[in-house]
Amino acid sequence: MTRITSIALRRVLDSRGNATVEADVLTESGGFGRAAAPSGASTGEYEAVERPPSEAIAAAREHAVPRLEGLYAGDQREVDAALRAADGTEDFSAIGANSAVAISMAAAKAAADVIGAPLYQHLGGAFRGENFPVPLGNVIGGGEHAADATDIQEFLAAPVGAPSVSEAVFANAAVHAAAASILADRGVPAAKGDEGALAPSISDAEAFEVMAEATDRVAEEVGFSIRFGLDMAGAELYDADADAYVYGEETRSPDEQVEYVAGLIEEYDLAYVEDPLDEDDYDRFATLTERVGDRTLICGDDLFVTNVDRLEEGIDVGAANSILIKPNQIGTLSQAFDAVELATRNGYDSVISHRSGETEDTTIAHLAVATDAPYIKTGTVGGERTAKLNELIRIADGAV
Ligand SMILES: C=C(OP(=O)(O)O)C(=O)O
Ligand SMILES: [Mg+2]
Repeated sequence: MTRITSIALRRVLDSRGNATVEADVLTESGGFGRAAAPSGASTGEYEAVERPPSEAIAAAREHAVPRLEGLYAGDQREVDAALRAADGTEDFSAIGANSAVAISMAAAKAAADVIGAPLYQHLGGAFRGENFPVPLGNVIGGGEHAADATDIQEFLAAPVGAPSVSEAVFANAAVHAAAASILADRGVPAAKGDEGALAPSISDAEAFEVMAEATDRVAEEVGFSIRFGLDMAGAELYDADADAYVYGEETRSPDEQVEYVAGLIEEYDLAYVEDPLDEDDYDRFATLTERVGDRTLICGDDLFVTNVDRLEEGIDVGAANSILIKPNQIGTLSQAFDAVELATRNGYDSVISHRSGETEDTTIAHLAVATDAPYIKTGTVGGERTAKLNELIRIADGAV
């Protein structure tokens, strides 16, 4: 029933106006799945390789599609193994991780369609947990996502006390609105960055003040705890030649960076810090986690790149206590699931994540629910972000 009869690939627009790969998978009983690859701007050095979409499509049509037709979409591992075999490299540099992830996700949707189940149910099975992820919402940002804004890439609202996913989603939107109004009161104009976060030309120190005020204000209104966190995108701040983290005119040595981050966690009671250090600095990740890991999440994004080998290395030395999961960093849903499973077995929290370049695809909302992930990071406002947030609300409402 789920035997794949055809796969169509095309170029569609992403939220930055760039081309990306969309895949349609059709099965012999009429099951249909469609998915599109997201795309990063602050990409990790060890990510699977995204090829220019037209090249990725041509290569996948030649090497992957003939192998996949005739396989069962319901057997996700077989589909994903065929994608890897068709590619033949370790990093999807032949067919492109963008073609691979679009096909992998579209196959899962086609299989779910055949059995008439929502995607999260197909992926998670009958005995998946009943929890919903806490959405981490990008409220103020800069770095690689906006010019002339903060040095730290993302200041994220974390509505950890929200009684439901819907209340959490609305709380993040309220924090975004509160931050916009605080900036307006200060006379600071704020455009938006790639993920819909406010991108004012202010210092990181001022952004901390605005976030503290906005989260406190909204927490008081809604009556539950809202903390905040960061994606520092440390690899982007780190200058290897100078062996220093560069914040505009200011620099910090790697040891000073550890002190700085530990101090911020203490001062602002941060719930979450992603990539506080460079992607090769497992040792200082471990030092920081040892110091503050009992009260905050230290998350590896560029550090782990959703890769079980890199995660294994991190687990061995105690680097971080959570992992960002981006399916396109590794290329298939099966490998993303493997990373979540390894993380969970070792007490690491998974944070299922969007990319800065997104489409209206909602797969990651289903992936978060299917894996019982405690967190999802998928923006706050903007259609390609609310597509996932609204899908979470619908799943919680039993409307999907
Ligand atoms: C979502 C992120 O940005 P990008 O997609 O640009 O890597 C991130 O760094 O976590
Ligand atoms: Mg990141």
